[in-house]
This record gives sequence, structure tokens and C-alpha cells, in this order.
Amino acid sequence: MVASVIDGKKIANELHVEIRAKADALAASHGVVPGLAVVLVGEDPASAVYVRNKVKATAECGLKSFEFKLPAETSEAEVLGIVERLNKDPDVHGILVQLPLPKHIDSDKVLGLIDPDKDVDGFHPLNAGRLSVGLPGFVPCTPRGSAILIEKVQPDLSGLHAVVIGRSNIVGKPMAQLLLQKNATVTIAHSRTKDLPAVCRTADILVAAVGRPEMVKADWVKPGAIVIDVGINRITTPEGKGKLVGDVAYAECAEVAGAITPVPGGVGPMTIACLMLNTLDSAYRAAGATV
Ligand SMILES: Nc1nc2c(c(=O)[nH]1)N[C@@H](CN(C=O)c1ccc(C(=O)N[C@@H](CCC(=O)O)C(=O)O)cc1)CN2
Ligand SMILES: [Mg+2]
Repeated sequence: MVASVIDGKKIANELHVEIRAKADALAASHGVVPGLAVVLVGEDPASAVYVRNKVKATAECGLKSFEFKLPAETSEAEVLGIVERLNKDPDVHGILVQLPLPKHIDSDKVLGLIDPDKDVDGFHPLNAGRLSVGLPGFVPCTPRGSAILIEKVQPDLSGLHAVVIGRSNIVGKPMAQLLLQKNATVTIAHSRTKDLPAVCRTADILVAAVGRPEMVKADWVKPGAIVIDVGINRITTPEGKGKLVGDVAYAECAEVAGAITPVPGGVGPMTIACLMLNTLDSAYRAAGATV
């Protein structure tokens, strides 16, 4: 079997067009332009690329962005002060603090200060709690985007077994919650799971979010499974070239899976599209309009 490729870039671009139309409609009906504040602390090159792509997508979607690029030495108190100001700013409907933050800044403290109603990353404990009890709230962008990709291939997950490798608060746990909401039977696997390849082989839907380059091999994949690769790892090839790979050994797994996301061009662009969606939702809610 050769897997069909799930084109996250194309699906994300289609979402951008829909978001633009809804943002324009909100501006016309309520005079409100959805605003996203992006806070970047430090010079991590990957984070700088992601932030640049987010700001670019904001413009494409007809949203307004407010950029805060701060040096690595910025104090925790200064970052907290910026978040407090943004919480009060009526033009800002979404606040995003790019992770990872420098080590001297307590990420939990910063994320916990963001107004939960502007928490478009869905990282605030209140939004994590809302997701776990099935209440409306912001859903983290990577799991939300991954769930959209899975739905394109398989709208009904009843009776299917989903295995999520990784238990982070940002991806693994919310991904498992979303799959559960969609009636999948869900297993969260992690570094202490016994016989991980055997557990993965039972998955109709396999989501890899561990941050280990090409860890998932072809013999971990059930024939016909949907494979979602959340990993983004920069490696150096034996020829000394830089290359971006996922957590899944793509070429060999594509020979076994039914559908698979590539890296780049799979989950990554959907993360950004869902950030735009969450910001749009936030602005509609703040304006008292219905999407
Ligand atoms: N505040 C947040 N911080 C981080 C998040 C997040 O959702 N919110 N997730 C990751 C990084 N991330 C978003 O910030 C992110 C990573 C990758 C991509 C992406 O589009 N990747 C491209 C490849 C881009 C490249 O060349 O490097 C792809 O996969 O096609 C988007 C967003 C950690 N931090
Ligand atoms: Mg820290």
C-alpha cells in the first residue's frame, strides 16, 4: 500500500481564505478587526521563523498583528507587565507568547497570567480544564489542526483506536482529549510505555508528538492507518546538509500507512491556521457576533 499524502499546507491555505472572508464580514458588520498580539523573547532562530510565519498569516487572513520582540535578557516582570497590558487592550483579541521562553522566565507564570478569553494558544489551565470536561474554550492549535486533518480522511472515529505518542500539555494531552470527544478509543503512550512499537501497531490513528527524529518505523504502523506526524526536528544528513524531519520515518511508513502527513507541509501550517481560527473566534465572541 502507498499512503495518500495529507497536504496540510493546502488545507491551511484554504482555511486562510475562509478566515479572511469571516474577518472581513466582522469588520463590515461590527467595525471590529481581529487582533493578535505575538510576544517573542530571545533570539531562538526556529521561534523567529514561526513568529514570522504567524505574522504573515495574520496579514493574509485580514487580521491585525501587534508584535513584541524582546531581547533574551528581558526580565520575567517585564514580560508579565506586557501580558497585563495586552489583557486590558480592547484591540487585542488573542495573546500568544512564543515558547520556549528563556530559562530565567517561568512559563507557567506567564501563560497563567494571560486572560483565558484571549488565550488563543489554549495553554491556560482554565482552557485545558474546559477541554477536558467538554466545555467550549480555546483548543491548542497543533491538536486542533491535527484533528482537522484526521477528519478530512476519516470523519467518523467510532470504533477506531487512536494512539498518541507523547504526553505534553501542549500536544499529547489535548490531542487525546479531542480524539476522545470524537469517540475514538484513545491510548496515550510515552517514554515509559512497555513495547511501544507493539502498542503503535494496534493504532488505526497514530499521532507522533515526541520530538525524536524519525523514531516511528514502518513496522510500528498498522497497514492502512492514518499517521499524523507532529514532530519538527532539524537534523544534519550524513552529507552534512541541514534537513527538517518529523518523528516518523516518512518514506518507509508511507509504504504501510493509508494516509500520512509530511514534514514540512503537514501539521505545521495547520498549527498556524488554527491560531488564526482561534483569534477569529475570540474577536467574534468579544463583538457579540456569531461566526
Ligand atoms: N506559543 C506557542 N509556542 C509554540 C507552539 C505553539 O503552538 N504556540 N508550537 C511550536 C512551534 N510552532 C508554533 O509556534 C510551529 C512550529 C512549526 C510550524 C510550521 O509551520 N512548520 C513548517 C516548517 C517551518 C520550518 O521551515 O521550520 C512545516 O511543518 O511545514 C508552525 C508553528 C512550539 N512553540
Ligand atoms: Mg522556563
